Amino acid sequence: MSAARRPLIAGNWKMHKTIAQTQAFIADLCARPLPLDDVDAVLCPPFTALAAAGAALAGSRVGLGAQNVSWAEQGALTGEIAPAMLTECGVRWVVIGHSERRAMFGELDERVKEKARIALAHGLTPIVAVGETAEEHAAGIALDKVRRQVRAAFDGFADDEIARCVVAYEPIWAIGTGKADSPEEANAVMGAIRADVPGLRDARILYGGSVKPDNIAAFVSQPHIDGGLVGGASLEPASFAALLEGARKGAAA
Ligand SMILES: O=C(CO)COP(=O)(O)O
Repeated sequence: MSAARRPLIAGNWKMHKTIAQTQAFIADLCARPLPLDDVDAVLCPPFTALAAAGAALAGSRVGLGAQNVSWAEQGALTGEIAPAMLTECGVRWVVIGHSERRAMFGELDERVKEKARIALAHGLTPIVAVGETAEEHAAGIALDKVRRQVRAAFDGFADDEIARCVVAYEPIWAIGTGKADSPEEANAVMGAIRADVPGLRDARILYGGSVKPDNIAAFVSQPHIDGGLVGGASLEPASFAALLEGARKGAAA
């Protein structure tokens, strides 16, 4: 595995935690021994907590991510957040195209692509989320769906731009259900995506969907799984620290 594919654990907090709760989490987490020589860690709090999180994480090796970004630099876009507003808070990563945004906020492939493009232009690392529904999974078309989403997200990108991105494969039926995909099946989909898009050869591909401290090592020990995009299990410092340790062990296995 290349150095570019160091294991990465990104905690997607979704609509959880106030500023005070975010500060308490970071103080607790950063007081723990963390395997940050071997694993990259990123926290993605809600927008309202990003500035405080950026201040609390200054000088730490734990990275800061956002859960969304606008496709535009600025303008009459009520409720949106521009990339420069994120970088000003110390944000270096951004989740783009999460299935919750696609399903509940009408986010289309074309927008996902525009967001990835503007994120890169601002030095943000896009974490582009893709994944199939339960129906698509049952119909045996998971790979078709995910391949289409990945191709659309990076349409027109040069290979070296794609290489600066992260893909998160999150089967929708596994999100928040406690029913994770099997590491072998997830690895097969992720390996197929990697083979399909040359720019992803040395990029990180994460698995997401009911990742927990007790299953992360099994995922990361697979050849095409470079870490996890984690919701529920990223919300407690002890659990997040255990995810990092599990990822370290899985990569070493
Ligand atoms: O959607 C997810 C991360 O983006 C996964 O959520 P859970 O880890 O809670 O299943």
